[in-house]
Amino acid sequence: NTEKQWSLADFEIGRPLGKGKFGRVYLAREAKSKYIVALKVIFKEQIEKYKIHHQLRREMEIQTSLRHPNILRLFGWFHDNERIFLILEYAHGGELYGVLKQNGHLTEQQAATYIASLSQALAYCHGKCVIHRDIKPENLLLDHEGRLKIADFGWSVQSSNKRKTMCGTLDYLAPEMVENRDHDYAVDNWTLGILCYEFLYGNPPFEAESQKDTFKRILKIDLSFPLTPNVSEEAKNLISQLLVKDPSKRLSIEKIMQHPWIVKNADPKGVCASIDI
Ligand SMILES: COc1ccc(/C=N/Nc2[nH]nc(C)c2C(=O)Nc2cccc(NC(C)=O)c2)cc1
Repeated sequence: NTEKQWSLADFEIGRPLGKGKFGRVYLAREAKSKYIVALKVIFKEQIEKYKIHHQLRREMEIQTSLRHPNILRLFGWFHDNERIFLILEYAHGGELYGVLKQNGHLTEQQAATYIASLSQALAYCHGKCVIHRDIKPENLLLDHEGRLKIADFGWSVQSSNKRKTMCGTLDYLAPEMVENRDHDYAVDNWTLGILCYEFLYGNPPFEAESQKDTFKRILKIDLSFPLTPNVSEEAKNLISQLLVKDPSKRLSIEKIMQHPWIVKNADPKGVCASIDI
């Protein structure tokens, strides 16, 4: 087995990047190569307590096998008596969620660029029979050039800026998920619609005071477009073709990439020069 056996001694630990339910993420540097990484520390007692062995193993196997410019790399992992350490790609820009909240909403160019990047990453995942990447703005990171990286392991790292719809938010769940029916690739297409709306308006479309009300709004496809900020008809057209109850009627990923709004607004290099990170 050519895999290098890593240990904590191989790394110099830097500042904490954020903390999560299962542990923290630290900036770290591999001692020999000086290569900068993010080290995610998960406490074994938390894994026992929340019974997430299989989820963790499955997510790590998936994440290790994925190689795509818009998916955060998992380079390797190691453990000691009480902790598991994940050696992750470092994305200098941090959570897209922070940028979204800072700016209120994104420009159509930024939103289209990120939807195009997400679509390419999802097309790659679907090609490898990986679905439902549980994509939420907290799980989307930006690298130093503003390139989007899907960073989810199935449990996101709750950043310091507490999100009011913290953990367990229904906002991103497709109807078939909310109704706990079996779901397929099309749930990811639904999520792209949710994210496109949130990028352009600043909040997800079916947000409500209670989870029950969000549940009802999702099942009713209770979608409305505010008058401000001003959003183009093409953008609304794309969102309306994704937030469709029948999974088989949602726009395919290929069709998303060919949609006029994406073709017109997305930066082909996937980086948003205009994003100040
Ligand atoms: C608080 O301000 C921050 C600004 C930028 C960062 C960059 N994080 N970059 C990462 N690269 N690979 C991984 C994994 C991470 C990561 O988990 N970042 C992270 C974790 C928890 C919270 C946050 N918060 C924010 C605001 O980005 C970022 C982290 C924190």
